[in-house]
Amino acid sequence: MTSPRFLSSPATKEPGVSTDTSAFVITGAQLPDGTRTDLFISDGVLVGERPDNAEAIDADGLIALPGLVDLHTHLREPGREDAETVASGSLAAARGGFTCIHAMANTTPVTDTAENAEHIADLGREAGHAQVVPIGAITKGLGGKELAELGLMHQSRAGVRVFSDDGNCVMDPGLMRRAFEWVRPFDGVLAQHAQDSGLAGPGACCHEGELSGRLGLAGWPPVAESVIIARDVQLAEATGSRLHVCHVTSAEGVDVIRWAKARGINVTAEATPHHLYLTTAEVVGYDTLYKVNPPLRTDEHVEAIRAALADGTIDIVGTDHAPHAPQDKDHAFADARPGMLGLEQALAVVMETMVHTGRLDWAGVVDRMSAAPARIGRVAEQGRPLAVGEPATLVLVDPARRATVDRDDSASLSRNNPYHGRDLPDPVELTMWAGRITHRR
Ligand SMILES: NC(=O)N[C@@H](CC(=O)O)C(=O)O
Ligand SMILES: [Zn+2]
Ligand SMILES: [Zn+2]
Repeated sequence: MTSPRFLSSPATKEPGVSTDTSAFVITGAQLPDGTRTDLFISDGVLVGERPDNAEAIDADGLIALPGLVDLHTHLREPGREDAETVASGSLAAARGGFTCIHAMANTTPVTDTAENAEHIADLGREAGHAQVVPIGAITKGLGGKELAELGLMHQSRAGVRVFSDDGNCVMDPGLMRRAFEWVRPFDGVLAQHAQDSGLAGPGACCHEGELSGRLGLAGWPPVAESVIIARDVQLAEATGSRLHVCHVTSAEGVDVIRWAKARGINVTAEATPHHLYLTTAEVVGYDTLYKVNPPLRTDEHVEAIRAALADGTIDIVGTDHAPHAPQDKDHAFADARPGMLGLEQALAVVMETMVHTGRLDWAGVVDRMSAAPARIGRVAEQGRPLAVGEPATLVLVDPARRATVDRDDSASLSRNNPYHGRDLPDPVELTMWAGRITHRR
């Protein structure tokens, strides 16, 4: 299957001829439930009848999914625009099939005020590649000492609902409890980076186990993750508030979440593409590309994460797209910045690890990568089914195409792509956000 064929593209029309680029007919697309259909689009919405002057898009052999939604993206603007800007990161998102990303708060300055949150949202709107939803910090400056302006960020034009100190774990349980109480009235959610630094030695930078001993690196034990999850689900229960657990990596963490859900606690959880696909085996060469927080784990943990994503204990895939400039990665393993790119290969990795292994069908992919993340972030116009009256926010996917990943074939300003040189699916043909094409191959 090659790229979709554009039977009449506005760019090829004669100058002066007015073209209605807000109307499209996507023919022969397969929906997530396996049925084949034509999709009619007019003024940003899926409509029931073929619109006039429509651009035709041949989707024979392609699958149409609702636009993907990422609840966990690091853009580096403001502060480190050399590594990523709102525009470059949101274009990388569109190339990955995403129509909405949530921008983490660990920028410089931190997104801990209404003004800063509005600024991120405005930059996203100006760039126009995807909906950029700012995440607000839980504590001022991510300092872990004093609550940020949670209510004001929510009341701002940015309408912040997701709060996170990601990069840092909120260690103070009293502060976490008060944050839960603050966000409950407006249905906010706290997204925790669950990693108890008290359980890791200084400079911890990989999985604690046989490997950390052999490499002479300080490690993070899985229990550093699960104790924070256990604490936070109980705080969520006690306050009647909502918890989201970022980047779960351990079988122990999954067990606690399973227990909490069985008890009816309002908790959701996330797995990253890299924790579904990569293991500690990558770390043996001390390549800092594979340094990430929380660390890559062993096969047994990877299996537990895949199983939990399949059975719904883990609700969503969040990319944790973490761009870094070379000068922040070119160090000894212990000193390099943690984090790796994720937006452009997220769907490919989920296909490889979850679809091709028979663990998720396409409806499952839609749930984990679109519907559920939109629901957790309460983003009303995203994650919607492809039905008449719904927004024309979608991605056309070629399920068969594969390619060798090239880190230079990217919209990101950073090159810390852990999939570089690997053979993976190459699915994204076209991304459309509210009736506008934001990416086409
Ligand atoms: N994942 C990472 O290793 N790094 C993230 C922070 C984070 O997600 O904890 C970053 O901002 O670079
Ligand atoms: Zn984190
Ligand atoms: Zn992160």
